Amino acid sequence: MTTTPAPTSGVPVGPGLSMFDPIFVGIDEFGHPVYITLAYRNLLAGGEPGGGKSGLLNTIAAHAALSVDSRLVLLDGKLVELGQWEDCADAFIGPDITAALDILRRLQLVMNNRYAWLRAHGRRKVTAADGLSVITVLVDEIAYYSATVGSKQEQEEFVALLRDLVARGRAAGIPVVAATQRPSFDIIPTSLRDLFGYRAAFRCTTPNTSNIVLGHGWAEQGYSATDIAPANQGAAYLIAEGGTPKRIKVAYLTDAQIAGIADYAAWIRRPRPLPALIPDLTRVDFEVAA
Ligand SMILES: Nc1ncnc2c1ncn2[C@@H]1O[C@H](COP(=O)(O)OP(=O)(O)OP(=O)(O)O)[C@@H](O)[C@H]1O
Repeated sequence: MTTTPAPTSGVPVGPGLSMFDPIFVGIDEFGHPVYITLAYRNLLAGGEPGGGKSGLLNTIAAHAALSVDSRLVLLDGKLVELGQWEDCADAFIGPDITAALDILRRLQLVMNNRYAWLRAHGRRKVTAADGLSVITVLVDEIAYYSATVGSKQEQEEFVALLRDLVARGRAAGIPVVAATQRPSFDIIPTSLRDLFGYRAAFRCTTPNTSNIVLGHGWAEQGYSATDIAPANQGAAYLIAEGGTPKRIKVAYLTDAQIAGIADYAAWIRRPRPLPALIPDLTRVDFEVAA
């Protein structure tokens, strides 16, 4: 996470964006822009209902949707939090545990194949130069699939698959961004929480729940999301691996803005005809002539 201008000569906008670029997520308490880089890190957002978690997920979804090297996989139990991005996504899973398990199993397979490919090339992680898409997985809300719908066995499989993706996905170009309004040890055990390189605590009701998101002991050191006023929606403490929590205000996209961006992103992602395998020599078009 950085709060200085992005470490490039200028973050490109529009179809030139990449998931390897810094993602603008909001401003810090001094008004400086805050960027995160998700290609090799996961992000967990937790806090009480209405705190602004979905706002953060939508800001990240917008960057991912506009990135030419990104694919989106969305799991949204409520359908409406991420629903506007459906046309930009490879998969959009609603309140259906069977479909959620199916997509996580497929992602696990893709991840395993990517690791086999990396090993064959003597490499440890995918890079922008590989030409592989970053598959950004957004989950709103974890507890819906891990504790509300489905049988106990299905919920346990969901947690196991999600944990595997969070643990191994980032080097394979499959980062996970997940939100929960139930930051408790049963939903976010420490062993899972610590796999998220970025953690954002929106308003929490107790120092303990704030610690469950940010990490043990931060509330006692003065970084507690209980300080955030209920009316200050979109405010959060954001911590990056090895850093100190920073107070931020997340950038907020209205529904109309999301609709506009999603429309444009769906258009730049529209299916295009495959180039003909055998060139049509009767056609003197630009490419052949060039
Ligand atoms: N960054 C922001 N700036 C201003 N207002 C915001 C911001 N984020 C959220 N809000 C306001 O707060 C409302 C609730 O936000 P949001 O849906 O993101 O919360 P949530 O934490 O995802 O809630 P839930 O857990 O119920 O899904 C929004 O409809 C919006 O009015």
